Amino acid sequence: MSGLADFQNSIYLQGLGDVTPSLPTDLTKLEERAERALSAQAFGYVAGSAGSEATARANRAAFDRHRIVPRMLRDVAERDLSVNVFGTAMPSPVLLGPIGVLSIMHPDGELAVARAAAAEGVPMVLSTAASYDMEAVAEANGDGPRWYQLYWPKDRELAASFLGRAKAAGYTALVVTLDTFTMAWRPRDLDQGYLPFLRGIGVANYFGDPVFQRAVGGPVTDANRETALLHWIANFGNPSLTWDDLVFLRENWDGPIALKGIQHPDDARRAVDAGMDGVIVSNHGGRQVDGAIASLDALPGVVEAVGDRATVLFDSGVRTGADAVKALALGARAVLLARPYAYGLALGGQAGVQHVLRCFQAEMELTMALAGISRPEQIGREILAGH
Ligand SMILES: Cc1cc2nc3c(=O)[nH]c(=O)nc-3n(C[C@H](O)[C@H](O)[C@H](O)COP(=O)(O)O)c2cc1C
Ligand SMILES: O=C(O)C(=O)c1ccccc1
Repeated sequence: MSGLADFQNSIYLQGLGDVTPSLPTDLTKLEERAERALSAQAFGYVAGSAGSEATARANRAAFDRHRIVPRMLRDVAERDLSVNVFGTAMPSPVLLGPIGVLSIMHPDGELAVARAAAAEGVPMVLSTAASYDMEAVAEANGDGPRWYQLYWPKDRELAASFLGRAKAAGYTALVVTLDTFTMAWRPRDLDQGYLPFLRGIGVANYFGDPVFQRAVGGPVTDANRETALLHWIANFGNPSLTWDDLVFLRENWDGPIALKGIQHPDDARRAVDAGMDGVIVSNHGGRQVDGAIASLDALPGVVEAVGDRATVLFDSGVRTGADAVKALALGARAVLLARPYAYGLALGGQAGVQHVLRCFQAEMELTMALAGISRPEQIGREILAGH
């Protein structure tokens, strides 16, 4: 046994002493709990998606359409969910996806997430838009595995500075998010007039950067705060990037690189042709293009286009261990868990994130075992009904 499912036994044993989990073990229930605990603005920012939120709903509906077929008598006594992606060993095919501005969920924000991830041995992908800078998060993460997510700023020198800092702080793989060079139309935030960055949240990596500081006339103080925010807005994303620009990434990062936000098989092919090590099939949790294809529905086409030339990871709509099994069945190598751990953070800080990781991985292991699978490599489309 891998031990991931031991969490299940520990919950029942605690129950003998009338102790029950303080957070729901059905991770789909976390959102409504978080809504009660958070301000309307913070909750709206995290739970909200683009437009009418049709894509966010489609992400979930796609998981519901796929069904796992249980299998019997397959000796699944010895289970091992561990995988290695980009040289990073992980206890199961799950990573904590990049989420910016986590201090709106909990004062310790990404620091608490980094501690939880390290305690569970699960890799975290740190956002450029984090509320704490990447050096502080690396320190909180200690020996834990960590990757860095780049929001590719217009200023090349700033981009290079971010990559150099990330490398120096021990982030081993690079995730470059392409789908959010500009914020989409997000009615929940518009209706509340709420954008965390304009309130100085999620800009730590920028304001602390030497290249950024040079551009705004020195360290950010009350005197140049407005200049700094305007510079942030002007530099956050670059809508004029093209495939030719990927050369820059290779020149400035000598580790593995995955492009996040890929939905079209042709884009996946171009990523591989450009020498990228992987793609992350993601529609940003429905936060960017309302009316877009469900990310899970985009997955098989990308997997087919990429073949064994690169690694395909997946996110958008993953809520339970069973969801992870479905994404793996459709060809993902691992999944990125996102909103559920943000809600765990809001509800319980570091312990809340660990609760989410333990529930998620235990459920993944039990679901796999009951479907006759003892290792992630054995999962294929055939475990799904009507494959
Ligand atoms: C509040 C919030 C902030 C996010 N910030 C980032 C970010 O900084 N960088 C990034 O690549 N993706 C970011 N994402 C997208 C997630 O990495 C992921 O793609 C998405 O949340 C998946 O959808 P799901 O959480 O509904 O499963 C963010 C998502 C949320 C909800
Ligand atoms: O909110 C988001 O979805 C997000 O990824 C983001 C983070 C920082 C700046 C802009 C968008």
